[in-house]
Amino acid sequence: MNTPINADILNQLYQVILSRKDADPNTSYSAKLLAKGSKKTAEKFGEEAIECLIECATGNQKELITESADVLYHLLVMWVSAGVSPDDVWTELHRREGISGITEKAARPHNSLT
Ligand SMILES: N=c1c2ncn([C@@H]3O[C@H](COP(=O)(O)OP(=O)(O)OP(=O)(O)O)[C@@H](O)[C@H]3O)c2ncn1[C@@H]1O[C@H](COP(=O)(O)O)[C@@H](O)[C@H]1O
Repeated sequence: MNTPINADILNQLYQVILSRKDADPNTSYSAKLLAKGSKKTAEKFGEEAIECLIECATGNQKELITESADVLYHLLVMWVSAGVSPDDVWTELHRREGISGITEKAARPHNSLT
């Protein structure tokens, strides 16, 4: 039977990366990155995001998919490094459910001054 593909893969991958915190950097890429600290993991995430946007801007859909997977992996590494859990982010997304970005932006305090 095929394993169903769903967003739970992000929670599972986060747990794998978390388990690599004290792993050997010679055998785990996640351990190698985590050992360099949160500034490096953030930098790596930024690099991958730029590669992703280039593929989108140049219309390379196949590469956009592989670069998107890289971005998500490096986002999770950055969360582990910074002590953020997926549940923290899922909770924030749930809090926003049903609130249009246009409505939210219009309600920001600085908008009432202009
Ligand atoms: N999803 C990924 C994943 N996506 C990308 N990558 C790695 O991310 C790296 C990105 O390549 P780059 O050329 O940008 O980086 P680099 O070679 O380090 O270059 P520099 O930083 O030196 O510039 C490559 O080594 C990829 O293999 C990943 N490495 C691991 N995973 C997952 O994480 C799990 C645990 O991996 P380990 O921690 O290595 O055991 C794996 O089983 C996978 O499920």
